[in-house]
Amino acid sequence: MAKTIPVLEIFGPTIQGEGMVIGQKTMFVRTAGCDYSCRWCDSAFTWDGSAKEEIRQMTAEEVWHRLVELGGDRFSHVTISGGNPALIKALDELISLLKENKIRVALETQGSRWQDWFYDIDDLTISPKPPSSEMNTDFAVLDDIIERLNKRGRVANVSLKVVVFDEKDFAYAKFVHARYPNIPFYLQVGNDDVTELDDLTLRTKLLEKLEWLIEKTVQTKEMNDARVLPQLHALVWGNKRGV
Ligand SMILES: C[S@@+](CC[C@H](N)C(=O)[O-])C[C@H]1O[C@@H](n2cnc3c(N)ncnc32)[C@H](O)[C@@H]1O
Ligand SMILES: Nc1nc2[nH]cc(C(=O)O)c2c(=O)[nH]1
Ligand code: SF4
Ligand SMILES: [Mg+2]
Repeated sequence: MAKTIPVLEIFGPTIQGEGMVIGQKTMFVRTAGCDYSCRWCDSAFTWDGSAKEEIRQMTAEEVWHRLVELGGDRFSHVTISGGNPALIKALDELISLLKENKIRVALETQGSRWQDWFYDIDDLTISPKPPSSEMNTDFAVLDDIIERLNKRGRVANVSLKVVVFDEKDFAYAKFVHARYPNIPFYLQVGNDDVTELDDLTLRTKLLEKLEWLIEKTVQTKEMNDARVLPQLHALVWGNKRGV
């Protein structure tokens, strides 16, 4: 029997709003379930039970079929996010199927679990969580993940992305960047208002925070090689789901 994946939503084509391939046209597959519960998670519906009726157990073939139904021939890139997709061993079949169809594959995870299929991801974003999330990073696990990827020469396919809300988060980001100096490093503006419905209010706040984060970065020598980015999708579409 084919393995199944708990899928919460499939959407696109849209653009990747964050990190190493920001702006890339992509489809999204969002899996259900997370081993974390970040205080400010903008996708809490994947793990807090509020969207549990929407979870579908899907085979890789079914996911592919839905992607083609939505995107036709207007995509060449798929981003897998969650929740934490690294909880799902069975994603190996979907990743293989996407590659057979000449689709580049990106994946977002927090770096709390390893999967052997990490080696097959074209754009792997690892986003360890700063103090404001109220989660604790297990650096033994993160060290192991980065070491395995380094040993296989996957540096060009990996990045670290730390969301920053405040000074303590910025200090954490410095620590992470210094610990893994050869991995491309991104700072991302934190969105404090994940329930704000007024796009103009949200945009203004996010741009003010972006200015603050840029100013911190330019003043900090340890961040000479860092890249600062907003969540582009939040600036364009606000807190809407499925964009
Ligand atoms: C929803 S998470 C899913 C993937 C994985 N669990 C993770 O956290 O990396 C996708 C990305 O959104 C970021 N994110 C979540 N909530 C956010 C918020 N309120 N503001 C800015 N980024 C946020 C996460 O840090 C992560 O980089
Ligand atoms: N456009 C867009 N870009 C994104 N980058 C990361 C996302 C995520 O929720 O993982 C995301 C998302 O939900 N939408
Ligand atoms: S690790 Fe990612 S999906 Fe899980 S709670 Fe944190 S931000 Fe949300
Ligand atoms: Mg998101």
